[in-house]
Amino acid sequence: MKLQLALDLVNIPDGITLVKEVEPYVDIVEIGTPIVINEGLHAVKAMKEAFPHLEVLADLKIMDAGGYEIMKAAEAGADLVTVLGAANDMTIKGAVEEAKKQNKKILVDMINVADLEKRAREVDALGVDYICVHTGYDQQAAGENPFEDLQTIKRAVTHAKTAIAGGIKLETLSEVIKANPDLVIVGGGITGAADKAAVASEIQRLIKQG
Ligand SMILES: O=C([C@H](O)CO)[C@H](O)[C@H](O)COP(=O)(O)O
Repeated sequence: MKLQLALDLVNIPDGITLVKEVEPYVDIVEIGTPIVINEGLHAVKAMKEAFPHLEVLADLKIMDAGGYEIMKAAEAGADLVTVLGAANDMTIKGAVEEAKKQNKKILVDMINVADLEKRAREVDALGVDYICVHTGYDQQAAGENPFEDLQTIKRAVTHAKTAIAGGIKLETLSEVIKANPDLVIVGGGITGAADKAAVASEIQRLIKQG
């Protein structure tokens, strides 16, 4: 089980300072969609240059032009890129094809997919690397969480690795670990903590313990 730190509400210098604090405890650093909107793919390039030993995920949430957008993210140095599960199969296929060419990985974000089990089976058959259940900020604000969704995709997915995101905190981590995803994505649960290194270290310890 790997740990991904999601950076969403910071600029590039503050993001780099934050990663320095928690660097030993995380496997993947996510350049979140709000950062890509604010700063562009330069943020991916800057993070990869600052931490070449960490994997960097570009959270582009691709919905169209899969091949082209993967190519651009790869040029910026992304190791993994997100594509939406709600996208057309042709978009996901184009993304997978380009990612294979570039030796990169695709994480499919299932945010707001209505029939999760059915779509997870379909997306799994397209050869993606990760399928991720995700309760977005707006749904989190309405009290939703991704825990049951993880169990749903665990039943459906046979090839891809599974991932979970959306409001995960140290206090709720045990519920996530029980369902045994391959990747746990934590944003505010680390970035909003007073002692980020202590929280990240404890999350990593619990994840490794399984
Ligand atoms: O993908 C995300 C969100 O849609 C904003 O772009 C977040 O990175 C993801 O939800 C993880 O962050 P937390 O919910 O704060 O853990």
